[in-house]
Amino acid sequence: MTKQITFTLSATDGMARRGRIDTPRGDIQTPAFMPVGTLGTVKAMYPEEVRETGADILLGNTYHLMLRPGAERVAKLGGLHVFMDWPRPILTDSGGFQVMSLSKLRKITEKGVTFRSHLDGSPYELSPERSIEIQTLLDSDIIMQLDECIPLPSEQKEMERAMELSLRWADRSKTAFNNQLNRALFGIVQGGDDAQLRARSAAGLRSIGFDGYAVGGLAVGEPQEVMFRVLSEITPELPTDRPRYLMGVGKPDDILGAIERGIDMFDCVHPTRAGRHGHAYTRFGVINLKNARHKDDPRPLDEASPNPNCRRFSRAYLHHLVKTEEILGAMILSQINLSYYQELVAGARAAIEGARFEDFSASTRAGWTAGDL
Ligand SMILES: CO[C@@H]1O[C@H](CNc2nc3cc4c(=O)[nH]c(N)nc4cc3[nH]2)[C@H]2OC(C)(C)O[C@@H]12
Repeated sequence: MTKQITFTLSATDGMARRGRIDTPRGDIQTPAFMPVGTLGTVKAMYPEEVRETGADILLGNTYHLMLRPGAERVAKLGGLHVFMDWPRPILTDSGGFQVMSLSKLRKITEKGVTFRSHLDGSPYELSPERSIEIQTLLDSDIIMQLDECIPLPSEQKEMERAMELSLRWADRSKTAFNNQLNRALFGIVQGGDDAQLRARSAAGLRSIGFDGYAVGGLAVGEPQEVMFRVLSEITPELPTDRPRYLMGVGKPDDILGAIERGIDMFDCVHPTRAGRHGHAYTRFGVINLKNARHKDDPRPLDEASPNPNCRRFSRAYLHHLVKTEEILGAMILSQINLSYYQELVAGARAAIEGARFEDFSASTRAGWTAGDL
């Protein structure tokens, strides 16, 4: 019996990679950006609109979905794809990161993590085995091991402890996963900002063997140069024939720098969250539509954009929607920002194929003028 989820690397340009992940629910072109659909929805967008922005896959969250509506309930209703009417691939995070960033009274033991819901304080337990069970109940296509993500900077001893615990949990996750052929299981590299710890984590994960390798423990507030240094050190330690996923990243500049350093997959709440806060991503950079200087500006955001929403609405109208907190403002700007992110990674894919990624990066960055526009 062969694995139904496979990765094919089709071109490289320096460390940058162009590839494709084939899954039973559809192909994922890489480098890929995955919109975040935490509670079974990419906020303020219909699933078909998310697809139209160019997304091949979206992200769900074990922590949030186990609290509401509950994994067993989603399974009874046919799984997450049926529940949210998104027929394409879904990747789910394992819950560890969200427990640490959102829940209350959490306690980490060898067995797993116990915590109280941030919603009503009810008690929960998440172990490597239960996380795999929940992600399988959700019928997710790419599932993540349970791990412990610690803040940066942290003491060396603390980074080592969390990395070693995450490796033991990786082994238990792999056992609980039981080699399901129609689903992929990714390991998560930890180790803080220490090259040796990161290398030990990567080596440990490779000896267990995973369908893909995520770089965790980043995008936790560290400076960009720290993230880039860790990436430059760790991607050479990862298998070339498996996808690499940088969790929680990021802004366009972060994504270009991470692709340059060998990363294939990204997810971030930023484009949708920024959209709900009135910020529009364009090829000129970020436009803060809350700013009063837009109130009489009849120009569209970008009349040369391939996205009709960047051509049909004036800046004055978008400013009005944002100031009045009209729902349509969040809808339009979420769609505009996700479309920009997909244009960015589609451009990167074409540039890598044409061995011109460095020029693509430089010209993309040159288009972003500093500060508000
Ligand atoms: C920049 O956006 C804020 O920062 C978070 C994204 N940064 C991030 N780094 C991550 C690391 C890990 C990890 O090590 N392991 C597992 N399993 N999952 C992870 C998920 C992660 N996401 C967003 O998450 C919130 C919503 C808290 O704020 C956003």
